[in-house]
Amino acid sequence: MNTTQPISESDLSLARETGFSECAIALRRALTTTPSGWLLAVWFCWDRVPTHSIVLWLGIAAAIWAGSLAVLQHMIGTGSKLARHRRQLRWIAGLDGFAWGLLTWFLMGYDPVLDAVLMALLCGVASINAQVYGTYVVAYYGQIGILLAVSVLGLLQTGSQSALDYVAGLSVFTALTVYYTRAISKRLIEGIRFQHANASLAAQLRTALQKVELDAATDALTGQWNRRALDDVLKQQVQQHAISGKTFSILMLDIDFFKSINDEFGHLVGDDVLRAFAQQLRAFLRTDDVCARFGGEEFVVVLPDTPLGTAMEIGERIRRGIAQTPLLTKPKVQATVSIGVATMEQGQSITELFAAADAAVYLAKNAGRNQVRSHVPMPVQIDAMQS
Ligand SMILES: Nc1nc2c(ncn2[C@@H]2O[C@H](COP(=O)(O)OP(=O)(O)OP(=O)(O)O)[C@@H](O)[C@H]2O)c(=O)[nH]1
Repeated sequence: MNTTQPISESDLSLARETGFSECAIALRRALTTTPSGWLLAVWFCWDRVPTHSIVLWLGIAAAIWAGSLAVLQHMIGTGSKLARHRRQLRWIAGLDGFAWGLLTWFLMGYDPVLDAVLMALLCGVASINAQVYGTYVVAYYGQIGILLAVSVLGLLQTGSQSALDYVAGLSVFTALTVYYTRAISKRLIEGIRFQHANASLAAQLRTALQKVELDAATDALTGQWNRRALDDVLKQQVQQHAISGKTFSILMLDIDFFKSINDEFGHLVGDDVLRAFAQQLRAFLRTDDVCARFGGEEFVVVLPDTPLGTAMEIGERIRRGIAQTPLLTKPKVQATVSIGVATMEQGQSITELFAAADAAVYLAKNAGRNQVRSHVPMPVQIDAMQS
């Protein structure tokens, strides 16, 4: 891991927040195993320490434990506010350290062997908690400080010969655990920070990839799908047609006399006309219909689940709408469109479908333009529908 890279303040605070949440969850897990530590202490002390001392210590420890667990449960339950709960967590850590520190007051000074065993138990608690508080080390410093202070006072009040040795041993041990926990915690926070940085980088890459994919499928001038996207849509439609038997139709639309628009108003206005045409066209379509610029002043519309008759009606609606509304008002540009309609037949290829639509456009142009024609003769002539 490259530790020379500077950690930005926002990344660092996000990592610390995550570290705090992880610590709260680890602490809850640790607290649920705490009673097994008490059992160990009670087992060692039984018959060696007066019962009332054991009961008193257990009572204090259990009360602190139950309160801590309840507060922690509440904190984790309201997870989104975890960052606001730092002070509570420090209190829990401190009180836990206090309860374990009290062990020296109530259970030590009765038997040298027992004292050594209990001392080892306290060192065990300090080292287990070094892991629990790894991602929120400030609370650990507080806990160890209180545990040490209470234990030292407890040991001194026992008046036992070995008390000073125990004080020295516990002090050295807790100082070492604090020292190493600090370094480990720094690494853990750094690791979390890298996780966040990687996740945000991955999200940025996903967004960039989606944009590239969209750009690759979109016609830059009109914002409609381009020919490549159209090919994909048609392949899907052909697959669905083969599976479900549902037919689909395409409209091929060719703006009439577009060259003269370019000649009269210039290419830039010609571009505006293409954009306006695409917009008007989209307004006639359903959300499932796919509109693509086929090239130049030609567009293709894919009408899923649409038989020829319905496709002819939709084509006619578009033709009439375009003829009635100017595409541009300044300068005023009015245009018409010739539309060829083709429907997917069983066993037909996409190339054959396009050829049929193209042939239908040719028929419409030959019939004087501003017409809708199909690749097969319709039982009801579309001319009769035209107003
Ligand atoms: N402004 C502009 N013009 C384009 C674009 N793509 C193609 N054209 C022009 O569209 C015109 C198409 O002309 P033609 O194929 O002769 O067809 P038309 O004038 O529409 O005549 P008919 O289709 O027979 O009614 C050409 O002048 C092309 O230069 C474009 O992206 N922008």
